[in-house]
Amino acid sequence: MGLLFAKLMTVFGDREHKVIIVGLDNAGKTTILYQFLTKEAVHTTPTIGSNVEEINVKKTRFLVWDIGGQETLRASWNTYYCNTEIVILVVDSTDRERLTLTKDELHRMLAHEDLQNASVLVLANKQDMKDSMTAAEISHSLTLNSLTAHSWHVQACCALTGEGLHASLDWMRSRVVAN
Ligand SMILES: Nc1nc2c(ncn2[C@@H]2O[C@H](COP(=O)(O)OP(=O)(O)OP(=O)(O)O)[C@@H](O)[C@H]2O)c(=O)[nH]1
Ligand SMILES: [Mg+2]
Repeated sequence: MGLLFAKLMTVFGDREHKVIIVGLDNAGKTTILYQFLTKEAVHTTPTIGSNVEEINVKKTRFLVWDIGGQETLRASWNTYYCNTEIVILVVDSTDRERLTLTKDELHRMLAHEDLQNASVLVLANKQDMKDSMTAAEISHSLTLNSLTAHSWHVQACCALTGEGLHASLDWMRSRVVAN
């Protein structure tokens, strides 16, 4: 039975792992989703609702939901939480003014019962901009150290070139393979 199961797993692969990408409008969420998928920077318009794509990383399958970040859309983020294993929070590293707002959204979100077992990946995006904050500064401002109930990781990246995104996918895979 064990052998048969192992064989079936090889043929059909592992189950899909649900990921949601959240963050304020203009953070770069949609650009990141399609950089994950196509390894290219695509032209985007503000997302109304969501985009969803399957991303494969060394036979691990992620179903990735990119959710619109405009203020009016944030109230419905919670409709995507059920069964989420990884939350990707994208931050525009040049947007100092709205970092407190991002922090409040993050901590409010993680208090939701459907996200109690989710791991958190913070992407400090737009590192190509010369006035961007570092991953360490963003980590400090978001008080990530206070997240004791969730496994978390912060990664600097640039969605236009894809820099930092390969490492992000590796971390995501390590979370679901370990679980
Ligand atoms: N310079 C720079 N621009 C970026 C980067 N990532 C995204 N952008 C730009 O930022 C803008 C917003 O990107 P989107 O991916 O549409 O942002 P979003 O988070 O999906 O926004 P909403 O759908 O409104 O929530 C676009 O003009 C992107 O080209 C980056 O790493 N560097
Ligand atoms: Mg978008």
